[in-house]
Amino acid sequence: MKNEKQSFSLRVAKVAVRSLIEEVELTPKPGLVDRVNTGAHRDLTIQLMRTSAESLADTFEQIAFISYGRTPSQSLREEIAAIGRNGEKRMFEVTCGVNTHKGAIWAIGLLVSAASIEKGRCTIEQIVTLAGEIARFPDRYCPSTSTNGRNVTATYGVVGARGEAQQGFPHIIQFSRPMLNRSRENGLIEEKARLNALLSLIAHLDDTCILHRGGPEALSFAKREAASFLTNGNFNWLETLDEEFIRRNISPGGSADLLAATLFLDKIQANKSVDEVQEEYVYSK
Ligand SMILES: CC(C)(COP(=O)(O)OP(=O)(O)OC[C@H]1O[C@@H](n2cnc3c(N)ncnc32)[C@H](O[C@H]2O[C@H](COP(=O)(O)OP(=O)(O)OP(=O)(O)O)[C@@H](O)[C@H]2O)[C@@H]1O)[C@@H](O)C(=O)NCCC(=O)NCCS
Ligand SMILES: Nc1ncnc2[nH]cnc12
Repeated sequence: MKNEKQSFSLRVAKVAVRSLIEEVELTPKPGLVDRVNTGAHRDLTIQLMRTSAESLADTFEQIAFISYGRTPSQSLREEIAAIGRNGEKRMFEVTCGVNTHKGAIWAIGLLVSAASIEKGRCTIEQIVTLAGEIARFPDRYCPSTSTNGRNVTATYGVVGARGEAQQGFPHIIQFSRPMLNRSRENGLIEEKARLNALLSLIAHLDDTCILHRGGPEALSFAKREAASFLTNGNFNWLETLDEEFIRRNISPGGSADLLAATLFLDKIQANKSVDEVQEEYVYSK
């Protein structure tokens, strides 16, 4: 018989993995891997993304378990960083070295920890605030190797994945979550509500994945096109946008991660059981 802490950790980890899988299944996403194509990626497939997501269940479960009922502290930060880095290692093993979910392990890992600190009895606002608090403790064991994100944040002065978390996920609170809720209230089907949420992120986020591939010009183009989609609301146009992003080698990977994080928070807030989460939404084939 599992105790409350074990059951909660298992449930949260399943919700996290489910959110990653629902993000990749969402179609059509400009420049990203989805059910129709691999976007602006030559080394990714949808199957690889699913396998990567499933390989992270243990990582999220361990983060939830170790965080349960604790308070944010330097030692908690370091414990979950060690688990997160092992998760990254596992991800690179199952993907043979391809970066599928590094940004998502970071963002959702912190949100899992925050939700577990509160034993799931809290609002989304409390979760992102706590996650920001954890992320602001210095990561003393972080290797100083160069990363695409580090190079880009140094070159262009953007805050990247680290800053987004440390500030308490402002793009989720200001854009994707309100857009998801508003779209649902306006009667859009779930798939379209999620596409709107994704495009609201692309329209505003300084995505280091886009910047490192195409610089500020690519980032401005992506933001402008996403904003115009949100104004015209023509979902058929997303396929054209996908072709254009692929042609320009634009991949909004950071926005994809934050969409998965938005879906995670949405499910946690609704306090769904694992079975409900698994059955609630199946994408149309
Ligand atoms: C803090 C870390 C995330 C490390 O950050 P850093 O910036 O140093 O590292 P990156 O390796 O660049 O990874 C950051 C990834 O975050 C996503 N992202 C980008 N912009 C934002 C943003 N503004 N807000 C939120 N998230 C953002 C993005 O992930 C997606 O893109 C990935 C593909 O990226 P890349 O490898 O660059 O892809 P390609 O262009 O295809 O590469 P090339 O082949 O051309 O080289 C994909 O994975 C998406 O997920 C960024 O990539 C964090 O990792 C860290 O410090 N972890 C330590 C452990 C820890 O403390 N954990 C605690 C909680 S578990
Ligand atoms: N669907 C997706 N396609 C490409 N990169 C991603 N990173 C996270 N989700 C992604």
